[in-house]
Amino acid sequence: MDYYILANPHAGHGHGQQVTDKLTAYLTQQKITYHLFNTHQPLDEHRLMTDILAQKTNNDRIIIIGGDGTISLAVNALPADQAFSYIPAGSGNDFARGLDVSLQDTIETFDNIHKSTPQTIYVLKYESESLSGVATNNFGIGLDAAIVEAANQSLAKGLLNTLKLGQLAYLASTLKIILFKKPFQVTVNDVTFAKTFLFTLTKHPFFGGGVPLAPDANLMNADIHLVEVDRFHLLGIFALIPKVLKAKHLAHKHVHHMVDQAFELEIDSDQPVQIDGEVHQLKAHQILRITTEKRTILK
Ligand SMILES: Nc1ncnc2c1ncn2[C@@H]1O[C@H](COP(=O)(O)OP(=O)(O)OP(=O)(O)O)[C@@H](O)[C@H]1O
Repeated sequence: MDYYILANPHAGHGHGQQVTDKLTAYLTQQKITYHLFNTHQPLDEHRLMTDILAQKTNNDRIIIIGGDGTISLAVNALPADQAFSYIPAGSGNDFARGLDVSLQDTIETFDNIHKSTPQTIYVLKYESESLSGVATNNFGIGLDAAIVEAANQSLAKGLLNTLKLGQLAYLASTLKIILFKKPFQVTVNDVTFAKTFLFTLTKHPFFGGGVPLAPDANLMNADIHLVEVDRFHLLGIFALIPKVLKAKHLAHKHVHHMVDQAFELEIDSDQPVQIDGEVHQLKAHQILRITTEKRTILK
């Protein structure tokens, strides 16, 4: 049994390289055969996964090393019947938190993978006229998508990143969106929310680097958790933030939490959506269906 490793050395500001070095040194020491496929540029994951699938036999295993973006791209390139393992090396690592794998100990994570048996997890599957795929983290419409979009587009970002102030650009755009983002209407499984501010679907609890948005969500079952927050007065929204951080927000009167195994929804205005941190656009009145897809993991 060989290991085929797809690694993003740039994940976590270079942590991907450190994790890969640590793992490959250990595999060499343990006399375990591996084949390393490093990404060399953004969106290399699909090409590398295709190469891996062409070379591996049924006895071989796949390990993905990287952050939330890497795991999302890699899983989208992997047919649903192929098992995979994951060693986190990103900054946010929400999927790893959801899977409950160690964020620190690469060797312990590998040892667990090496002796594990296949388990089924459920990831989000989304389909609309213009968007389709699976999401390993979350599918968000509105606030979170606008924040990611604004942070990516921020003219200041390049300069601020050079000055190592990227966090500041992110904070500034977040504040601007919280102050000015207009609400939208969404109808989901026959329920209408007239003034939606945040609308996120997830299969595991975490969002934005460990924020417990849907504390009871679990990758091991087919339940999808929807968390909707209304646009209400600004002081209330700011007061809600510490409640979200402490996972005490779901009882709030402007927060709605629905759990179902399938959602069908429609929005009344074009909105940015974020799918595992990548921004896309969802057109008004396009039907979006969210279900789950079974995947096999060794962890
Ligand atoms: N060699 C590379 N150089 C630059 N970007 C890369 C490279 N390989 C992959 N990428 C891109 O990096 C992004 C994924 O980064 P990833 O999300 O895994 O790390 P992160 O942002 O540090 O972690 P997290 O999302 O957990 O905070 C993807 O868009 C991917 O295509």
